Amino acid sequence: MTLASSNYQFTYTPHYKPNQLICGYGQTAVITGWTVKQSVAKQLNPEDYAVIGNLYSPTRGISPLIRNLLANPHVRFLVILQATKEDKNAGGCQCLLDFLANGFTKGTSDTGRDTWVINSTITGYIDIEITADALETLRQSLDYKEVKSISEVVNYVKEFAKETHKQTWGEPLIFPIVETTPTVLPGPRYGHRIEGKTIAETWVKILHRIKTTGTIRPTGYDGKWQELIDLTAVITNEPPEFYFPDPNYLPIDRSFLQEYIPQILDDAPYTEGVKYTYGQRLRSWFKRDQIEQVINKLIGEIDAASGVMSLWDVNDHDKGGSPCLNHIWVRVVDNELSLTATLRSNDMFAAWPANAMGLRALQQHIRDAIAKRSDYNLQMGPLITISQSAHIYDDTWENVDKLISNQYAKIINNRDYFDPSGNFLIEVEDGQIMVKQTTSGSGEIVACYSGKNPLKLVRDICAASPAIQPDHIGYLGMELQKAYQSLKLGNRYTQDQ
Ligand SMILES: O=c1ccn([C@H]2C[C@H](O)[C@@H](COP(=O)(O)O)O2)c(=O)[nH]1
Repeated sequence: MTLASSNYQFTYTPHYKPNQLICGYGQTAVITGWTVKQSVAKQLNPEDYAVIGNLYSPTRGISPLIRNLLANPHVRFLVILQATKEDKNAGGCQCLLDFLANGFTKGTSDTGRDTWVINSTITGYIDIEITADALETLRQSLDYKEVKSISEVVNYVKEFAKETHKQTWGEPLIFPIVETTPTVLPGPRYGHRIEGKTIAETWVKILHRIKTTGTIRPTGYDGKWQELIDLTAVITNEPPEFYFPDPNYLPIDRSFLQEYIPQILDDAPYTEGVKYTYGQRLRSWFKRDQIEQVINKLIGEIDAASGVMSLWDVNDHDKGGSPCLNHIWVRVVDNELSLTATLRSNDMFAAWPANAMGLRALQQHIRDAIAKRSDYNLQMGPLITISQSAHIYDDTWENVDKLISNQYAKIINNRDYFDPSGNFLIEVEDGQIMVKQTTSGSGEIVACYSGKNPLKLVRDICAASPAIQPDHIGYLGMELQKAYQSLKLGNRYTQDQ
């Protein structure tokens, strides 16, 4: 315990995520869940609370919170706020309440790591390096209240503050942290294209790409992330009912999705402490229903290149918590409706699958509305997301590694070898290697290359069609080398199909 001032108050010492916490001088920690912590802090007197902080995730957030509480034994009260839909979806605060009420058991995490598992229907972990005795002491030493609104927080914090100068429960306890460090392969930093049939398949490819070649750098949130800049994901065939793998390796399930889709499609009133909802930005923030605007725009001018919706308000620079999803474009080409979304910042492990599925639902909504109100019966085209900062936070690296080792090879082996850059027919003719490039559909010849030097041919082909898929070009190189050997030795060459 530290005495902060002549008023005999306490100083909270945040060991983990210090920049994410608002510290005061009292004995009550306020856990605001997904509610903006500043909107709670401004209603309280710093002398009455020890610390105010968010809790987003039951698997990632409870451990650092508990470590901080163990390091600050003067904290004797918790007020736990669950005010938003996100709290219900994520379950972090409920899981913390279950830890306090029901305790924990030794177990293994999804990734096979030894961990304390909270006795709850929601999966929640506490680092195994923290001793069971310390966790028990903490459980026995804290009084807590669950609340649903900011005004209830204020009442309980004031009530707890009346019981001033409760004894600390013991000496501060600090436990070691085990870090995992990834190895990074070289690769381009800006601009990446990843394609898959479904959101689930594309997600695994995205995580693999970031995990193998992303740059590791500090985040604004007291940790590190691995990041690629400008990552374009193209999802070609997500089915209307959405594809969830079995067993489901995605971080969301169908019931979560049902709760999430209205956050994109439906308007919502402004609520203190809730940052924004995408539906609110689209339907009413700019005093226009932008979803209706683009539906009407396209019905009037089906090939318009101005089907734009904006979620970014220039005033967003002035406050924190600005929307991650910024622009949405819808476009009709060849009777199919594609939707492209830009996200300034995207947590590709925890948030992208929900973002992508929500956007797909918006795409479907726009297609269906156009079909209902006009004669255009459009196909669903691809969904494209462009994530400026496509990142994975360090506290999920282990999960990502596990997922990649379980799923990536299967997905890659399952791919078809269709290359939109076409096919290549190789022959040896008149003392030359002859390569004909054909379209991948009807097989029409679109270009011819000839020569004796296989490396020069590969380079010419790549220069002309730089988007050829990497394994296709590898195959071409091997075939051209075989053709070259046949030419040199005077043997007959037949292309391996
Ligand atoms: O729909 C969303 C909302 C949030 N985030 C992630 C991106 C960042 O990791 C974090 C937001 O942090 P700031 O960029 O606002 O600091 O949440 C998403 O990926 N998608």
